[in-house]
Amino acid sequence: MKSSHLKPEPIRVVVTGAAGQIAYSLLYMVAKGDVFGPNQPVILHLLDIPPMMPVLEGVVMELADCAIPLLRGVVPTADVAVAFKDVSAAFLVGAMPRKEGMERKDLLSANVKIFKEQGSALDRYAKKDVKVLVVGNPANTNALICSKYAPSIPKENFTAMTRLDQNRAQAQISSRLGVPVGEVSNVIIWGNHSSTQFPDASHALVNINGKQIAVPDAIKDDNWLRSMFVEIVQKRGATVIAARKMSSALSAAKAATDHMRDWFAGTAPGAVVSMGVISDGSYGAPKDVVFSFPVTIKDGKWRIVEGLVIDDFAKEKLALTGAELEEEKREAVAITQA
Ligand SMILES: NC(=O)c1ccc[n+]([C@@H]2O[C@H](COP(=O)([O-])OP(=O)(O)OC[C@H]3O[C@@H](n4cnc5c(N)ncnc54)[C@H](O)[C@@H]3O)[C@@H](O)[C@H]2O)c1
Ligand SMILES: O=C(O)C[C@H](O)C(=O)O
Repeated sequence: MKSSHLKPEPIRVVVTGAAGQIAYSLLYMVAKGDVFGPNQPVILHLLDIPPMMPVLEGVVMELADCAIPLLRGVVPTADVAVAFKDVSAAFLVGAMPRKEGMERKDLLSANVKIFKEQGSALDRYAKKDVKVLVVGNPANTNALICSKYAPSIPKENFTAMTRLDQNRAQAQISSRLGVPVGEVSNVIIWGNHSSTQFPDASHALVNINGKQIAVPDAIKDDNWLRSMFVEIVQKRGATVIAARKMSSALSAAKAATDHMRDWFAGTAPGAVVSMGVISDGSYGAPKDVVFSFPVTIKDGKWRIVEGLVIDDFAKEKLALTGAELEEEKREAVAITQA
């Protein structure tokens, strides 16, 4: 018997902005099993806007030419009713990227309406347990708006991507310590995927010669951890744009697969990852904004890690990024109600 006969039924996964840059890497990663595992076949729903349909056709051709056994179907479309029909996972990537000199929140007026429309479409057409990852910027506030327009889907199912920031932070620490990046874990990203985010290494761990050590003890330079490190991660997106003249795409796609894989498969014992999730006010964050917290995941459900000690420096940073999210929320609500 062929092994494909033993595999479960395919699940439907939508990627929006499917003719764009991030999707160009992401689609391959999802199709070959990086997210749902080597035994889970997928049917990819590809949503983009009508003028991009000829480009999308080219992407469909290339996916076919990859000859990926797990990929059981591709549905290219400009119709949200088709795109969101019966999907179990949604990567909401489609949105305008920022250009040099812009902040991500400058994209609110252009992008938030997309997430209002797609929230309503998810509400009507997706599975009620669909897991939604918003990548399009400003990701946290777009995720909040998307969830507000999908009242029949639990708000815990709407998340925003700060995994790229987490991966960037881990890469910086690995390079500073001269250890492989896989040895660094549990760096936390607090707050907004913006230049007010707080990358926090105070609870992070590094494996050196078989021993788990607290990152601050290994780095032995709190000043670097509180200044340069924070700034490098906060500004990394802008630094990539300045170099590439386009925003990060390969690393964004990789982070999106990390986020969704952990959400479906769970985190390993002791491992903590960061996700933008609906805030319950933990750690003094404002409630009812999508705020990045440290979480653990089991059985498809995330839980905010409780009881971490937050010093005055961190409290100040959390307050700043929380205030920005409240301001973005006010602006987004005004735009969607206009
Ligand atoms: N959260 C993160 O860490 C992170 C990282 C990188 C990029 N981003 C953001 O992701 C978004 C996409 O980036 P990109 O580089 O792929 O951009 P891109 O311009 O290459 O692609 C975006 C695609 O979205 C499509 N699109 C626009 N409106 C749409 C709609 N209503 N429905 C479906 N598709 C639509 C466009 O036609 C285009 O094909 C940007 O907002 C960018 O800022 C977020
Ligand atoms: O910085 C950007 O605008 C793109 C993305 O959000 C990133 O962090 O690279």
